Amino acid sequence: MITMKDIIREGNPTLREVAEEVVLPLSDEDIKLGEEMMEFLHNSQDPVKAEELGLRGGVGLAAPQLDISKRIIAVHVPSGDLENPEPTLSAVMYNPKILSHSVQDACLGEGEGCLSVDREVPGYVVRHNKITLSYVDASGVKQKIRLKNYEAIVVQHEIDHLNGVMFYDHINQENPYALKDGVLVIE
Ligand SMILES: OCN(O)CCCc1ccccc1
Ligand code: NI
Repeated sequence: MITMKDIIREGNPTLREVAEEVVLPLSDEDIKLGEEMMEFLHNSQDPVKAEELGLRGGVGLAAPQLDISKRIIAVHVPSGDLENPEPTLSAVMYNPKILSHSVQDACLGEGEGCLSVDREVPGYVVRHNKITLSYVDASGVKQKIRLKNYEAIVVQHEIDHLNGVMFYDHINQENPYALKDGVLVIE
C-alpha cells in the first residue's frame, strides 16, 4: 500500500525527468501500480484512513512521484456534494496526452500544492481551462475525453509531473498573482 514515505520530494532528480511511455498491452505490474495509486487517493480522501496512515489529501498522483519514471497518472476528484458522492472524475490514465486545448486559460484562486513539495508556494498557476485528452485506461482501451475547470487543472498538474514540470514553474516570479486579461480564476 502506498503511503507518504513512498512519495519522493522536490530535489529528487526523478521529478525533473521526462517519463517513459508505458508499453502496451499493459503489464500486470503497470495495472497493479495504477490500482495502488488509485487506492492511495481514496485513502488520502478518507478522514479515518488518512489520519491512521498519516496521508496528505490528494486528488491526483503521478508515477514519477513514486520514483517510477513511467507515464501513468491517477486522478480522483470528489464531487464535494454529500448528496451526490459520485466523483466528477476518477481514472487511472496510461500515456495521457493533451490533444488540444482552449484559448481560454484558468487558474485556481487558492493556487496549487503538491504531495512532493513540503512547503507553501503562493501564486496563480495558469493553465488551459479546457483540454481534449487521450489516454489508455486500466482495461487497455483508448479513451478520448474533454475536461474543463477544476478537473482539467488537476489532469494538467499530473501530466506536468510526467514531463518533469512542477506547479511553481508556472508561477510569475516577479508577481505571483499577476494575471493576463481573460484568465478565469476558479474558486
Ligand atoms: O501530483 C499530485 N499532487 O501533488 C497532489 C496535488 C494535486 C493538485 C493540487 C492542486 C491542483 C491540482 C492538482
Ligand atoms: Ni503534484
